[in-house]
Amino acid sequence: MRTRPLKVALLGCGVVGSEVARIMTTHADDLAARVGAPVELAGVAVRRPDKVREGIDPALVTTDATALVKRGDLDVVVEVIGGIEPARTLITTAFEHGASVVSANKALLAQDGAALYAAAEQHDKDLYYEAAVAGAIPLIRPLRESLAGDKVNRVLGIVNGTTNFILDKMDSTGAGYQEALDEATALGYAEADPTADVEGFDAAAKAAILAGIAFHTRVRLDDVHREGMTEVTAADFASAREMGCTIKLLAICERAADGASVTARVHPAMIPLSHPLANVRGAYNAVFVESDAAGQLMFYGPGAGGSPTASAVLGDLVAVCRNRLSGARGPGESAYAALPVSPMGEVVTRYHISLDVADKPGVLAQVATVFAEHGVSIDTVRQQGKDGEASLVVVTHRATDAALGGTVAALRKLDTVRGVASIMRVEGE
Ligand SMILES: NC(=O)c1ccc[n+]([C@@H]2O[C@H](COP(=O)([O-])OP(=O)(O)OC[C@H]3O[C@@H](n4cnc5c(N)ncnc54)[C@H](O)[C@@H]3O)[C@@H](O)[C@H]2O)c1
Ligand SMILES: N[C@@H](CCO)C(=O)O
Ligand code: NA
Repeated sequence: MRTRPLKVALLGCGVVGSEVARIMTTHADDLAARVGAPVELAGVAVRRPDKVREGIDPALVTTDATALVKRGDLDVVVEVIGGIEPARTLITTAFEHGASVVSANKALLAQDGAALYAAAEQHDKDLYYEAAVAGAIPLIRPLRESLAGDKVNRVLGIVNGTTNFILDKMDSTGAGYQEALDEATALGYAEADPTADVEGFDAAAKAAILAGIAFHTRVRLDDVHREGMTEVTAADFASAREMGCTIKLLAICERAADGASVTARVHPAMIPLSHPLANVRGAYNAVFVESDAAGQLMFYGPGAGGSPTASAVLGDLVAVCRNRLSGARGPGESAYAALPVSPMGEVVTRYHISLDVADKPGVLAQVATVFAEHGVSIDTVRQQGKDGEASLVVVTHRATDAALGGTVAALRKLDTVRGVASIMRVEGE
């Protein structure tokens, strides 16, 4: 084994960073044996230097992250600060000063992945980010490396633990959204400001990263259609149950049937109880991958939390350290396919629509005509009447989102349609 250690700087020592430091210290001998050289924590950039950090030598702690990444003797910089700046500048500065980078930063990778890859390439360095999507679950590397010889057609996943916890609670207890969110907050799953999770921003960033790798195409956050899950109601869950489904917030990345384009989206959807994703409970994540040669694969596990996320960071750290020693580099950006990312209107799926209508002769025919006029074929209709009003539940065959949107706009104009109670896509069939 080489005796000269590989030097690692840690940027950020919060939930994930503190666990990375702890595991680096407690597993130092195993890490050294696996890498082939000692892996030394050479500096830790923090915002609050006075905080007591168990197991970290105070002499390593600095508030000057820029000076740390400019040291010039670092092998690897681990970025677990999060957010766009200063993380982006610190990462590019690290490359410029000779270090490879391991990051957990999905927001940054989804927004500026191409520029970061270019900087890594320019300086002949590695950029690894397994922790950025679905925490501990090995997913980036299986897609980027293990499936590099296959053709991925679809990635369908639950990639946000907070929202899965909330939806699971609503499903299993009949609770409303707010009640379930309050419990998620009390248990520490949801952050004080849960916007990024419940509005789907976090999942959309992960969808952009997954689609980019799966389809060898640049997919940015702005390319991902995003709908949060704050409007999902207990009544939606009751409807889902009647169809033998549950509701999940899904990230869906698909290659079009003709292979000429791709789509990426995040929204709540009904999914059959028989689908493996329906049984992903609590704050767990799971991602279903469909490819030409392998068929169907599922990746399952803890998608968040300090220690699970640190597991993914440490796995990357070992890989990058091994590359440093052997003089190799891991895979860079693979965007050669450069497929266009189609807008949501071109997505094809099934829909579950609940309408409040007047309960009188001809209404069902009128509603059915609107679907027909927009080329949307109806699979099933269920009606329940009460005091001259009725609730009409229509489930469609596969249609484009644009056709469904046109149908709903026309339905809203009918005098006999009092309101559109909910529209939910049906996936995973
Ligand atoms: N927590 C998770 O479960 C989880 C899971 C997957 C990925 N991630 C990602 O990991 C990263 C870190 O997340 P976290 O949960 O540890 O966040 P956190 O807020 O607990 O930790 C971030 C730390 O960075 C520090 N920091 C901020 N600016 C700094 C600066 N300029 N210099 C030095 N330190 C600075 C903060 O003080 C804080 O302690 C994020 O990109 C996040 O998206 C987190
Ligand atoms: N807030 C995220 C953390 C992991 O990225 C979640 O709930 O899954
Ligand atoms: Na992961």
